[in-house]
Amino acid sequence: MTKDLRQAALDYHALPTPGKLSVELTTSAQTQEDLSLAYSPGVAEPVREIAKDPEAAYLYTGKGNLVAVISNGSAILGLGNLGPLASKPVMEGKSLLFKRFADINSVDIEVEAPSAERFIETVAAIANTFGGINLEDIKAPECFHIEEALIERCSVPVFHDDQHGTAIVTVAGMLNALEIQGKDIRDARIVCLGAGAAASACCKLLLAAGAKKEQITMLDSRGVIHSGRSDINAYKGEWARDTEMRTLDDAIEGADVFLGVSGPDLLSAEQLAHMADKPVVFACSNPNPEISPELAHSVRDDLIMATGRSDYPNQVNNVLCFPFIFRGALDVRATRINEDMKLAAVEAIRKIAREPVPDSVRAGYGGVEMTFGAEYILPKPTDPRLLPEVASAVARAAVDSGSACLPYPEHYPLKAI
Ligand SMILES: NC(=O)C1=CN([C@@H]2O[C@H](COP(=O)(O)OP(=O)(O)OC[C@H]3O[C@@H](n4cnc5c(N)ncnc54)[C@H](OP(=O)(O)O)[C@@H]3O)[C@@H](O)[C@H]2O)C=CC1
Ligand SMILES: CC(=O)C(=O)O
Ligand SMILES: [Mg+2]
Repeated sequence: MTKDLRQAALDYHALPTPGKLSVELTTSAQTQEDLSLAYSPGVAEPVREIAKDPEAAYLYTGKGNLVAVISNGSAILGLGNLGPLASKPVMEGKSLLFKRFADINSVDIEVEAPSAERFIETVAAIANTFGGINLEDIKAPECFHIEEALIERCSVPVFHDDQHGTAIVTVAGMLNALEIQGKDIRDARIVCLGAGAAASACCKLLLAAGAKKEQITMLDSRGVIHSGRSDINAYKGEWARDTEMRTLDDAIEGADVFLGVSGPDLLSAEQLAHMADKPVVFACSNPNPEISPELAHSVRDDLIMATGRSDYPNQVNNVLCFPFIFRGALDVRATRINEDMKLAAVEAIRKIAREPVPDSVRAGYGGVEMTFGAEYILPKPTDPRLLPEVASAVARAAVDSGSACLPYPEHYPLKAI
């Protein structure tokens, strides 16, 4: 990061007031009468209603439009396990994105928990305060057990964004990128560098989209995950291949796709040069990708290159998903975010990239031309169509798959914000 960008980022977070969020009132609190309704004695009435029927919380409190972003800080972006407090700027950032893109109120919660069980207990104990729980930046393998346990224990949707938000956007972008390159996902040889939260979910959803398991080679920090390894857990074991390949050098030879969800600068120019014709490179590690776009483009002129960052073309980042999938889920009061809802989000996001881009989006990105192609495989997060189209698709899938407690909303499609 340049010195200028570093200082600008620190100033952005410090000024005009520290942090990125504040709380606002939604009702009048000026007069004696207001106070007697907002607080004692009036507040007792909704209390009694909710005690009789917990569903009344959706009528008398902000629960239905409130999502908690919760982390233990164990895998903050690609920066590693820096602890809960250090994760706060990222979690505030996710809350900012919920509000900005989907008008969902959101608070960040950073949990000091000495074990996965303590983390689960803490989140389960507070979950009912919220309409949904977005788990963030929790490392593998604990993240899998934590999410599974919380989905079982909570009556509101629990979604580990680094798994499923990332997978949804990755698959949407991958289907578009492969199509532009004239390749079929069913034939694509895929190398996934990283074997954690994002990697596992991305590869599972790639399979659901048509990829072949025997064509996916996954690597962790010790190399290729193969059937001869005795040092891997059951989650990694799902991806073990019977193969002689051991290193990224071996795996990358002739590969059509490189998916990086690992760490910075792990794919070299030489390795990229050994990929198949017309490769697709998603170097998604944040803030620094597995290979920089500058280096990648200096080696190959036939590739589609994407990163997780906002400052290059083709941002593959879960911001394109989590605000909108939660909007749809909250509006039909889905109890879970299921596979149908995820696949509906993939299709909705993917489709928007093929349509003409509104001028308002181009204006926010320096007026550059954006047409479906190698430099534009996914919509920008500021695209006003994401909210109505993704939320509608997700809400419809929730209703049709039986995950919704409410019917498809009469006020849909939503207006862009
Ligand atoms: N663009 C986006 O939307 C998103 C990007 N990401 C990025 O993906 C990365 C991983 O995040 P997440 O899955 O949540 O984290 P996890 O901690 O769950 O997983 C990290 C994985 O990266 C592997 N890894 C680390 N160093 C290397 C290396 N030198 N070679 C190969 N593999 C390595 C680890 O290997 P081992 O198992 O051996 O420790 C582990 O499997 C981060 O950089 C993050 O920023 C994540 C979510 C969304
Ligand atoms: C984008 C994101 O969630 C991550 O890099 O962890
Ligand atoms: Mg994350």
